[in-house]
Amino acid sequence: MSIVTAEKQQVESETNALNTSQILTVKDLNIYYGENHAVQELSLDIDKQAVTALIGPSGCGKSTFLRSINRMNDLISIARNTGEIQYQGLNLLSKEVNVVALRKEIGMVFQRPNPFPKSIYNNLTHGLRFHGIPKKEWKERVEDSLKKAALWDEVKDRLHESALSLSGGQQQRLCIARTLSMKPNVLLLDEPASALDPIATAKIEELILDLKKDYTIVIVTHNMQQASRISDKTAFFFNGRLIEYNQTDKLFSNPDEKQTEDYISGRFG
Ligand SMILES: Nc1ncnc2c1ncn2[C@@H]1O[C@H](COP(=O)(O)OP(=O)(O)OP(=O)(O)O)[C@@H](O)[C@H]1O
Repeated sequence: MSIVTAEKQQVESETNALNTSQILTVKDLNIYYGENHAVQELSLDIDKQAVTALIGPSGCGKSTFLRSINRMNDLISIARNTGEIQYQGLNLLSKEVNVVALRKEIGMVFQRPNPFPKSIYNNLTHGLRFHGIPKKEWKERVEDSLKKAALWDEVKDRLHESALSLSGGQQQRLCIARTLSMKPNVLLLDEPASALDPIATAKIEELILDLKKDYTIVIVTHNMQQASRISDKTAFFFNGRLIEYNQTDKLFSNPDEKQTEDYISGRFG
């Protein structure tokens, strides 16, 4: 199932042929909740097979932007948007997008681990069944995604036990595996380690660094040390606006904007 309509296939293949280093191009994006203008005139490019961190104080629009990339804001009745998010020659915000197929290709992992109250194995096969993946592929997909999520060794002998018997960190890696089982291109992570202890957090960070070999990762984090440890580029948001978007090393050591400097040095937020 393609995320684009047949007429768009030609554009898609032409764009792929360009093979640019950017996978997503955001142009003049505005997102509103009723009267609240939560994301304002946002334009930025997201690099392929890299980690992009979104930082900024609470309520600045990070999660709203992240959720717009795979159309999770569609679920919020008062949310509306203008502008474009270009991906493979298609504006992801357009009506032509098959949202179910889009979420398979651009998967999301949330702040709190949210495994289904089912076995570890069935957590992974749930989506495979839903998307009509042939049953003969399931075993391999389950094993492969658990290995990619660095969880296989810990669960291979207990695949039929409840996912709820796993620790919080293991549950979050299972949720990452569940997303990977759909063979996505992009992973959207909304503060994936904020509910975890330092050891589980370190494992998630290690995993993110490993996954960027194969996937594009966009992560919202409140933790500036985490952003500086794992991301290639960082976008700093304030009051719904993108203040600075830079290489992570540069943004944290020698930011271009005074507001960025004030935020990273703890003067506000
Ligand atoms: N479901 C929603 N309905 C209405 N308004 C919302 C909704 N979600 C977010 N908002 C509003 O949009 C603005 C941006 O919120 P958002 O959650 O995107 O910020 P954030 O930077 O991710 O914050 P945090 O770091 O606290 O998660 C805020 O004013 C918030 O109140």
